[in-house]
Amino acid sequence: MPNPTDPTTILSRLEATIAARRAGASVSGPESSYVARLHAKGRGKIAQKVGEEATEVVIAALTGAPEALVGEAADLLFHLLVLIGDCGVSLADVTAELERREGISGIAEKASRSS
Ligand SMILES: N=c1c2ncn([C@@H]3O[C@H](COP(=O)(O)OP(=O)(O)OP(=O)(O)O)[C@@H](O)[C@H]3O)c2ncn1[C@@H]1O[C@H](COP(=O)(O)O)[C@@H](O)[C@H]1O
Repeated sequence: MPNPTDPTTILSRLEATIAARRAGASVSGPESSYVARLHAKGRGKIAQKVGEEATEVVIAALTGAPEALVGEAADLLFHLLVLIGDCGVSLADVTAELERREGISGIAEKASRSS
C-alpha cells in the first residue's frame, strides 16, 4: 500500500485532483476552483503562471529564507502539474523520462550530443 505522505504519492494525488477539476470545470466552475479558473483563462495564462512562479523560486533561492523557498517551490510544482496536464502530459511521462536518464551523467550526455 502506498505511503500517503510519500512525495511521489502526494504529487500523484495532486495530479488526480487537478485532472478532476479540469474535467469538472463546467460543474464546479471558476467561482470555486482555482484550477478551473486558470483553465478558463487558457494555456497561455497557465504557462505565464509557471514562468512567474519559476522567477519567484529563483528570487527566494537567492534572497529568501528556506521557508520562503519551500512555498515558492510548491507553487511552481503545482502550476507545472496544471500546465503539463493541460498539454496531455502526465507525471508518469515525466518520471519515466527521469528514470530513463538515471545513471547517465549530464556531462557525458552533453558530450555525446556533438559526436
Ligand atoms: N496546491 C495548490 C495550490 N498552490 C497554489 N495555489 C493557488 O495558486 C494561486 C497563486 O497565487 P497568485 O497570487 O500567484 O495567483 P493569482 O492571484 O491568481 O494571480 P494572477 O491572477 O494575478 O496571475 C493562489 O490562488 C493559490 O491559492 C494552489 N491552488 C490549489 N492547489 C491544489 O489544487 C487543489 C484544487 O484546487 P481548486 O481548483 O482551487 O479546488 C487544491 O485542493 C490543492 O491541493
